[in-house]
Formats: sequence, structure tokens, C-alpha cells
Amino acid sequence: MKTILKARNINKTYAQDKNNDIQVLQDVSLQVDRGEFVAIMGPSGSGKTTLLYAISGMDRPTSGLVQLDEKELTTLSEDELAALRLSRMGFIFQQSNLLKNLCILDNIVLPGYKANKESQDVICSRGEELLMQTGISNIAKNSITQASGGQLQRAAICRALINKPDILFGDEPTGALNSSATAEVLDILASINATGTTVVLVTHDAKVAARADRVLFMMDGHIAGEYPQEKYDPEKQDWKAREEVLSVWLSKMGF
Ligand SMILES: Nc1ncnc2c1ncn2[C@@H]1O[C@H](COP(=O)(O)OP(=O)(O)OP(=O)(O)O)[C@@H](O)[C@H]1O
Repeated sequence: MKTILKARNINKTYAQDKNNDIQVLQDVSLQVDRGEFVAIMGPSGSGKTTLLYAISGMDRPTSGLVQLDEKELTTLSEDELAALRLSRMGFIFQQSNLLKNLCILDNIVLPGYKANKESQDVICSRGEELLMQTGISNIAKNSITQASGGQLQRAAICRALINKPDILFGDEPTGALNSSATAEVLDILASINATGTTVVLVTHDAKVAARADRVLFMMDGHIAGEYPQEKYDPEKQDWKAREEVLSVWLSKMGF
């Protein structure tokens, strides 16, 4: 399978105070194939979010290389990087971060209007289609204050997909949801992945990682282990059984 994302020897150092630096990523290398679903797990403070930000161009590593297909992210200007993120990447976070003064549909289409590559009609129809696919068409015109956490997170997924990204990054996207909303959001992510979008998620939750093709386990700023799983098929597979097997590996890793 063709590699979509490649990181080579990434280091990230933060200045802690005047005299001290803290090295959060230590020589991390990884590769993600097009269409793959990768989960990044590990203890709190091990560097998962820092790694996600470094490989998605949301932050710059102190050293090392990050490539999305042929594009070397670390050589791009801020404007070039922002344009690349807008057109080729989607992002979801623990909180939906939707704008309060816009209805759900307007929140979703906004990055499409910003990218300015297609007519507003085309973007609006895609927004409506995404709302339908994620089961929230009925709240398209609602204010975000009238939606549940699970509905808001589905809307955030629609917003992340509006520009048809090649790769979707998530930082604890189900971290604030109850278990039934988590399962619904995970089904949506699995179906997005099944249609070819690459997915890379940071999670503490083995339920989430159970859907991935591969789990990377971070410890003290490096990848300490890697756990490949069979491609998840929502029609055939029971993710609870996968979660149990994965949990055994995670506990061997010291999680
Ligand atoms: N902007 C920053 N400045 C200084 N230190 C930071 C900064 N961001 C993160 N760190 C430190 O880097 C380390 C790794 O943080 P990071 O958020 O990447 O870990 P994590 O594995 O995602 O943790 P968690 O699971 O708790 O979210 C932590 O010690 C954190 O305090």
C-alpha cells in the first residue's frame, strides 16, 4: 500500500523555563499507509498529542522530517501549511469547537467556503449529505446550544470532512462522550475509513483503538511498541472481542 504520511527522526523540545528544556519527542519515526486507521496510545504525558500535532503540521518539530505524500511539511511557510491543512487534512478534537453564532450546517460548510475551491452550492450539498450520513440532518439549522455532545461531535466530523481530506487526525475525539455516543462516533469513523480516508487518532481508550488497523504505543516520547490488527469490518467483527485482545497487549506494554 502507498505511504501517505512519513515522519523521520522527529524531536520536539519545549522550553520549560529560562534554564530548562524538556524533550518530549525523541527521534520518532513512523509511516502511515493510505487508507490505514492508526491509533496512538500511551500513558498521560508520553507525548501523544505532541506527536499528532507534529505529524499533522499543527506544530513544528524541533528537528526531523514530516512528509505528506511528496510534500515536506517542515519546509513550508505558515500560509502554505495552513492551506495544506485546509485542503488535505481534517481535524477532530475532544471538544467539537463549533462556533456559537452559526447553526450546525453553517459551521460544517465554513471550511469549504474558506478553501474557496468549489461553488457554495456544491459545498452546501456536501454538507447536507454529510449530515445525512452521520444521522443529524434533523438539526442542520439548529444552534449548537440545542445539540447533544454526541451530535456536536458528529457535526465536528462533518466539518472535518467538508473538503474531502485524504487524512483525518483526531485527538481524543470521543474523550468527552458517553459510551453510546462513543460507539456511534466510532462507527462513523470506521465507515469513513472504509471509504478510503486515512485516520490517525490519539486515544486513551482501548474501545477506540480496537477499531484501528494498527496501534502505536508511546512511552516517554518514543514509540515503544506497535500492535497490528486485522482490518476492522463493522459488518463482521465484534469490536468488544478485539478490545479484549488489545487490552492484554496494552497491559504487557505497561498501560
Ligand atoms: N506547549 C508546551 N510547553 C511545555 N511543555 C509542554 C507543552 N505541551 C506539552 N508539554 C509537555 O510535554 C509532555 C507531553 O505532552 P503531551 O500532551 O504530548 O502528552 P500526552 O501523551 O498527549 O498526554 P495526555 O494523555 O495527558 O494528553 C508533557 O510533559 C507536557 O507537560
